[in-house]
Amino acid sequence: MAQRPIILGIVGDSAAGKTTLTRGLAQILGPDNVTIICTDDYHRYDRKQRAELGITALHPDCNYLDIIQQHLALLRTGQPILKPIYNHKTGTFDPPEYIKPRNFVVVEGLLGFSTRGMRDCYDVKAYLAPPESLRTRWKIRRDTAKRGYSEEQVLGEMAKREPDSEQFIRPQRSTADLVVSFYPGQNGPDTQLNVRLVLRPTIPHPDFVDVIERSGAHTRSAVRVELDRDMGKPVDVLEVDGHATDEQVKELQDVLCEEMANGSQLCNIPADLGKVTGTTGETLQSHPLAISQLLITYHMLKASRGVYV
Ligand SMILES: Nc1ncnc2c1ncn2[C@@H]1O[C@H](COP(=O)(O)OP(=O)(O)OP(=O)(O)O)[C@@H](O)[C@H]1O
Ligand SMILES: O=C(CO)[C@H](O)[C@H](O)COP(=O)(O)O
Repeated sequence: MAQRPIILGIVGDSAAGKTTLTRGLAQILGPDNVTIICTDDYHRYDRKQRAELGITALHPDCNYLDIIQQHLALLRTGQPILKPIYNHKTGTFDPPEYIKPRNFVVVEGLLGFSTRGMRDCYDVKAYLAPPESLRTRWKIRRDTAKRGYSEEQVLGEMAKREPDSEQFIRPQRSTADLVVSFYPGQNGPDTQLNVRLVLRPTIPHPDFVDVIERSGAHTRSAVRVELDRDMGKPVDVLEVDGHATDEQVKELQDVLCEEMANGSQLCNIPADLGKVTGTTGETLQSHPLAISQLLITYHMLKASRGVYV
């Protein structure tokens, strides 16, 4: 195990799926080994003040980015922080909390990759990029169920935020090691999403040669590795369709398990990994989500073995 905490950054727009992804990582690594920090806690203004000032939560001026950067640097060296708390139920701030980092720290939020100083603190950087239509459905569902908004309010707020999303959130995609995009298949339901995982050469990815060989015979295999371009740069892409079989998922898991020389958390994954809540509150199992969680955990474990330092 590394001498300092391993830090994963997960960035993406509101309701892009950061918390959902993080939940599974903690399941694999063991909740007692993981500290989760959401950078919404570093908003400079509460909900009422933002409305009065006409500023959105996505604007850098609406967040203490300098304090996030300071805290990241402290966490990276294993030191504690006194973290503010933004309460999404009330739209105001609660008293701060004392946090001592565990072996793995996940920092998720809107603007986590926006300065060089912040980016330098992460061992692994993931960006979540679902299509906007899907993110809108997710945001409406989540914000009406949990944050006290009506559907009209959510749509109005998203329209107001669009210029800031374009200017401040989406450009961060270019700095991520992995870009994770869940998307519905053609006419497919939201309950069976596919995932497209862009693997940038900024960190060493697992060797998917077996997967490539298998998918070579069937161009529409439910699990595929392809060469493509992202933001103009060449990348590898791992695609996992929502209808991938248990066996195909197991083959991918075996690749990750073997690369970690067995005996790792990746060889004994929790049976209910990849859990999501469906439209009517039912629990669904998503293979594409489980694979994304396994792959990101693989990178955290690799980093903890000092492979990248
Ligand atoms: N991979 C997924 N598959 C199915 N549904 C998902 C997935 N990821 C997210 N969702 C849905 O989208 C909603 C919002 O996701 P989540 O809370 O994870 O987003 P977030 O990026 O953490 O949001 P915020 O930054 O606004 O707190 C969830 O409540 C869930 O219903
Ligand atoms: O973009 C968001 C990330 O979660 C939130 O909308 C932002 O944090 C403000 O929260 P709220 O809408 O609960 O006041």
